[in-house]
Amino acid sequence: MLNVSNLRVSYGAIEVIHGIDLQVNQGECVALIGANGAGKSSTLKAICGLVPATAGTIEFEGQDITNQSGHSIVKAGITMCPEGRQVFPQMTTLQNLKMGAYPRKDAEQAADVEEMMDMFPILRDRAGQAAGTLSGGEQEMLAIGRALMARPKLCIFDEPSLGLAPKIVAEVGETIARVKEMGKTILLVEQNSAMALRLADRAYLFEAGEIVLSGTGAELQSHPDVAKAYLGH
Ligand SMILES: Nc1ncnc2c1ncn2[C@@H]1O[C@H](COP(=O)(O)OP(=O)(O)OP(=O)(O)O)[C@@H](O)[C@H]1O
Repeated sequence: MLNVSNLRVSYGAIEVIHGIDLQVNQGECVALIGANGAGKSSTLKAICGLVPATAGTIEFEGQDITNQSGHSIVKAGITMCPEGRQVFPQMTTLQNLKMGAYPRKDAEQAADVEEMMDMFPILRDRAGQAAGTLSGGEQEMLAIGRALMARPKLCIFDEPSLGLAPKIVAEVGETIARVKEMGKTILLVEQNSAMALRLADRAYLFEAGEIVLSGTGAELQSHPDVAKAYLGH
């Protein structure tokens, strides 16, 4: 479904992604793991058209989307759920959800809002409440629900567990598992490698702008380098 080939990304004169290859197949949950600054976010941004690729190609469903506008990449079916949640704090939960469907028709929107509220009942309880007053975990669910309102083919989650208490991290993990059960294809970036590898069918390990290891979630979980450096055992 997504095919990234020999991707390079630079900020000014400094190259931070040095020619990586990765694939995401339909229905898979694929995780990108690695330390701070290893290049995971830059890779996501290049896929979403938020930073230019200086070399290489990004194909989505056979179509070349390299360096296309963010708008046309969303239209192609890729939606990013950004790091730090970034809900609109003054708007209500319901208004935030509807923003995700923009610019689709009202009838469809209403049905999709219902679906999201069935999936995340807490959002129904908080429907009229300003999103900024929701807890961190609730805001993450809202951000995920809002991303799904665009009916994406590929959902990209950037650090969904960042800054959340351990109990809430577990809830976010369950939420992502549910999104996967919906049949969505997922690309997940996480510093919480343990959670990411439990959820992922396959994963890629980034180090200093390169992919140094790839395999199934289970393979990476039991790989000695990963266990020692990223899982703390
Ligand atoms: N806007 C920017 N301008 C210059 N350098 C940047 C910019 N954004 C990221 N970098 C650099 O690019 C490299 C890769 O960063 P990136 O954010 O992609 O890593 P990451 O693995 O996602 O880490 P994190 O988990 O901290 O987001 C780092 O050396 C970082 O300092």
